[in-house]
Amino acid sequence: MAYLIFEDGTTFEGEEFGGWEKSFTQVEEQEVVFNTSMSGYQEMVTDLSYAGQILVLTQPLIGNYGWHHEENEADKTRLQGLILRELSGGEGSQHGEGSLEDYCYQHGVQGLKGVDTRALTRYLRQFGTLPGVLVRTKEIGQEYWRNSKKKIKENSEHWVYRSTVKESFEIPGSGPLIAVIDFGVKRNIIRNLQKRGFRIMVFPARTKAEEILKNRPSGIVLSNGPGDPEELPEEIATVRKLYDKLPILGICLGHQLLALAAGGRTYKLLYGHRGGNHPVIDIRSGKATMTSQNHGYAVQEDSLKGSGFEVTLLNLNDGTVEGMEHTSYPILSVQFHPEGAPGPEENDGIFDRFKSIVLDRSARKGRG
Ligand SMILES: NC(=O)CC[C@H](N)C(=O)O
Repeated sequence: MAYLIFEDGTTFEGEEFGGWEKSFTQVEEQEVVFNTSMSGYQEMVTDLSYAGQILVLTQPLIGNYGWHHEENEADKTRLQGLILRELSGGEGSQHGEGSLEDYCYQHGVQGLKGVDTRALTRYLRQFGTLPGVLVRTKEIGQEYWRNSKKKIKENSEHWVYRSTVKESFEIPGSGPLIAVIDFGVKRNIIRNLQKRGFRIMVFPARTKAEEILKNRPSGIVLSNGPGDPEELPEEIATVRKLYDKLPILGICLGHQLLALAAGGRTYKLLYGHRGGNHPVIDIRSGKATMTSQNHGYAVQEDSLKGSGFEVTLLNLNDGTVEGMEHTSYPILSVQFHPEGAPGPEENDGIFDRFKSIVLDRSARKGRG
């Protein structure tokens, strides 16, 4: 038996799988969040936006189609724990190259299976995203919370810096150059840019605006990434410097950083949006689409007054901001994931819009 224990003593039990070695030397509290997608466990486990979190999957059977390396959203994971109802060995796929269990074991993700994930999700919906600890005995968990002074958060580096690439790199393409600032970028964002012919340079977080501009990109993509956007002052300052220079596309954390750079604010949602069926409406056309989402923070709508940004998309479940456009500069941003992975891809047209903005501008510059 192993346990997930919250500060109020609420305990969920299950059986351990994956990488538990670290539990011998350290117990760390991590945010517990849930995702309601019915498939796509591999994309979720390797999505670096989950860095520093324990992920609960509400779909009761997980692992059934195995592991296919090609589908990883990053070449690493920073997920700390994975909680599910029933773990399958992956026998549903003849072509699997491995299993979810093996991946978690090799990458130190603490798994807990056989858990009453319905009760756990109801608990999180009621009390919100809360920190929890994964432990081998109830005593260790109770002891942790008795002594916890929440030191970990103060001492450790933001998860963005533990997720981003170490050095910049280039992906060839025949089209204009796009600079991607990697806060934990998902591969499917890169694939979507590649599909549209762009040449791509990926820069680590903390790269200075001047350094990025030196490479003369024609547009900038601010990626998704983990953690609280307000705790990234360096990145907010960089975005502010890039702001009026080039076309920009912000996705999820990138969208939040754009709002903060323009003087807006973000706030923490009670339990976040994580799943594959979040309805979003385009205010101008009245058209609603289904989106893939994974975020715990959102942009405060009224904080955008006077920022130059206009809200263009809203969440139909709770009315939160899902997209903005700048009224003077060619900047687009979305809170959801137009690249899906996992989830619907019916919103990938935003990459086409970004491409036409970039091409248009390059053509005008060429003429001028
Ligand atoms: N997927 C993302 O980029 C997430 C953004 C941010 N870390 C949030 O939770 O809101």
